[in-house]
Amino acid sequence: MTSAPQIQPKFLPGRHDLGVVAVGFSGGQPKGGVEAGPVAMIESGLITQLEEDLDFNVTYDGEVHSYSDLVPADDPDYRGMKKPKLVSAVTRQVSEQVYRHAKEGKLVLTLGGDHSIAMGTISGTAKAIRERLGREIAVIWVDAHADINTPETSDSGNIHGMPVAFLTGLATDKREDVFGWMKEDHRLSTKKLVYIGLRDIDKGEKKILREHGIKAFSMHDIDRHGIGKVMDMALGWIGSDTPIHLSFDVDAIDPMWAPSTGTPVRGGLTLREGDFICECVAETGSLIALDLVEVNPSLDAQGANDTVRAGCSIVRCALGDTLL
Ligand SMILES: NC(=[NH2+])NCCC[C@H](N)C(=O)O
Ligand SMILES: [Mn+2]
Ligand SMILES: [Mn+2]
Repeated sequence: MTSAPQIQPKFLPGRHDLGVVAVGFSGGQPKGGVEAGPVAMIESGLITQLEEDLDFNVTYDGEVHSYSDLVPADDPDYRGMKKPKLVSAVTRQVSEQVYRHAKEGKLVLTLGGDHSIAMGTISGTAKAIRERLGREIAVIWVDAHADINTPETSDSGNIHGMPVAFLTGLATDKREDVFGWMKEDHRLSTKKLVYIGLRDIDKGEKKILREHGIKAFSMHDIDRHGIGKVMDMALGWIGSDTPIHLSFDVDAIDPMWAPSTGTPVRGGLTLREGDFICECVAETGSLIALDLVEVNPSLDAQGANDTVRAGCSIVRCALGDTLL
């Protein structure tokens, strides 16, 4: 008996090929411990479940990458960004890792790590899908935060609050060692970006969202319409013929179920709403990549187990586990 999903993937020739990248990286924010997120999820049996229960043919190098060889000798703040050279070098490498899997037609699962790593994952799939299918990807960003600060609008200087700005080209830099490696073919259109779960957006971010007409469903929208209607609207905006990269920050889930994360915000998604979002994306058959980030087992030690479980559940749901 198997519970393998009966989803017909639209953009993946290797129907059940899954590339896994484990990114043990915390340099996009100041709190230690988020580099241990991937180990915690893998040790709880996630990869085995994907192979045995969901019948995926998993390609995983068996390593949680720490990228310690990429630590620069000096890394002063630049345009207010903290650890700019380190985050740039790590995300560049993640981009290449993800690109290789996606170029071969695999679905790519990346376990983080803080959300700065999405600069690597999304740039990698955007480039690979352009080359492989001549198509632009859409991104569904599930998060309490918009992570669209530019270096200039950010109050914290933490790069995990900026990945979307660089990915959409709203922030750029000429310095090759500070995200200058990101080129046009790595980028994402602001028209193909949809947020779900927002509830803690900085002033400068609100302005960016408004000025660029970026589609966003906040917790308020979810309360008003219900998660079912919101998912219809979100997927309707993207359209049924577009490859989807789902980037899921575990802090989108309410701290009641996922407290062990660096920037928890109350009033979030229920565990079921989080899983439901993923199930709806799985049903489309358009999923080409998934990130699960910001699980930090060392914060709120009591809730670490719940947070890891929530993360694993999100991954399984996005890969079709709970669909009949
Ligand atoms: N990936 C995250 N958890 N991001 C939190 C970002 C918080 C805040 N907006 C900042 O720019 O610092
Ligand atoms: Mn967040
Ligand atoms: Mn985030």
